[in-house]
Amino acid sequence: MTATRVLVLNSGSSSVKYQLLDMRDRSRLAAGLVERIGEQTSRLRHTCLTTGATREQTGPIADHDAALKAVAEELGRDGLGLDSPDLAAIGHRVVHGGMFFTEPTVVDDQVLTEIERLIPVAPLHNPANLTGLRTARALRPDLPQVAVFDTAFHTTMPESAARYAIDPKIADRHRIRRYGFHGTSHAYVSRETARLLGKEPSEVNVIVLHLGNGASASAVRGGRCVDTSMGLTPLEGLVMGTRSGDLDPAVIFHLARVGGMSMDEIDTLLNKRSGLFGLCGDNDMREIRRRIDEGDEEARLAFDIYIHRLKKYIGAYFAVLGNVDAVAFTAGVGENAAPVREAAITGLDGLGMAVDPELNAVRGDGPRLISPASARVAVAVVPTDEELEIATQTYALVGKNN
Ligand SMILES: Nc1ncnc2c1ncn2[C@@H]1O[C@H](COP(=O)(O)OP(=O)(O)O)[C@@H](O)[C@H]1O
Ligand SMILES: CC(=O)OP(=O)(O)O
Ligand SMILES: [Mg+2]
Repeated sequence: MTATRVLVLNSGSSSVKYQLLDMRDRSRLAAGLVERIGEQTSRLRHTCLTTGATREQTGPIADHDAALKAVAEELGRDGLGLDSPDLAAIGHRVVHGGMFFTEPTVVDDQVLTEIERLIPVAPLHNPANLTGLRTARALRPDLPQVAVFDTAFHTTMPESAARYAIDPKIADRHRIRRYGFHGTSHAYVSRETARLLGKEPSEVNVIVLHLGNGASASAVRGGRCVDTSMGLTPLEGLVMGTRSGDLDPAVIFHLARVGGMSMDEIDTLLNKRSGLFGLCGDNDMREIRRRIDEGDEEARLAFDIYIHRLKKYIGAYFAVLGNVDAVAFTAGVGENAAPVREAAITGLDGLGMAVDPELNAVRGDGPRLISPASARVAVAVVPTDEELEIATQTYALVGKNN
């Protein structure tokens, strides 16, 4: 292949993260972020890594279409525009691939239709992913657009973990099952954790804790996912920035029947106004820690609920795996919030897990161990890189097809 560059687009509900990589040495040429799409205060931050130039623009960016066009313009200003003959493909994060997509897929009209059909089970994410795909296709119709699905890594889950305990006929009719998300991150981090231990992925059992704004845990046996905390949608499981995670489904009936709320209102409550934000009014762990340091009881309780849930999943996945070689913390909270890591592991000596406070306090960019040498289970911080993983999968697929 003569063209060796891949542009990766990671479109979230109100943001787009992007990276342009040269796959000959997997180096980053440009990277950036568009935030608060749809608001008056949108912001685009762009860095050209070949020149070190950084630019920022603020002001309304109405939707993901406008966001992507602004990104294309910024890349063009550095001579890295979408018209470049060096561009081999564009790789897109697509959150929900249902049962249909188990591998990275070159996007055509049929693939777009299928991603669209999955909107009801990923209402915050799939519409943004679709806009990204459509806009990128319009800008470069000749270029392969590759969708890399969050759900793909979890398709190895056994039926015992993937099924809910409801009538299978009803479940199958409505395609209700546990799909799991953040799979690109769980795959990458579980592999990097094996590497940190000097082992092959097939030789280790890892619990991956992806703690970002959305958060999920997974149990990975020998490189294959056997359970994960998110389900039909990214609402199940851990306490998140704005999502409740697990609750008794009867809470929903109660809110509707007794609370008089509509289904849409309950959906918004649980997805956008719950989790840390719902508990204490802040969803950023830095702010929550600051408030705790000032003696704020509401922030303290929110933190404790977050940690309690996390601990339960660590214990559950220990039981699912039978034995565990490593627990890996990743994503914004997992990589940066030492107090979260310490609180989640404290008291788990019975499972062979401990955190060394000094190692835990060290800040760094790369994968690192934070458990004492004597611990039976390695506890590690393993930075995720969804963009690199998407670029790698995209380039491999395009190379195979050429
Ligand atoms: N230095 C830090 N200390 C504690 N928490 C942090 C720090 N930096 C980021 N975070 C947390 O990480 C979150 C964002 O994580 P990220 O993985 O980027 O999320 P997403 O991809 O879902 O937007 C923030 O909301 C914040 O809670
Ligand atoms: C699936 C999901 O929750 O994604 P994010 O963390 O990017 O919101
Ligand atoms: Mg994320």
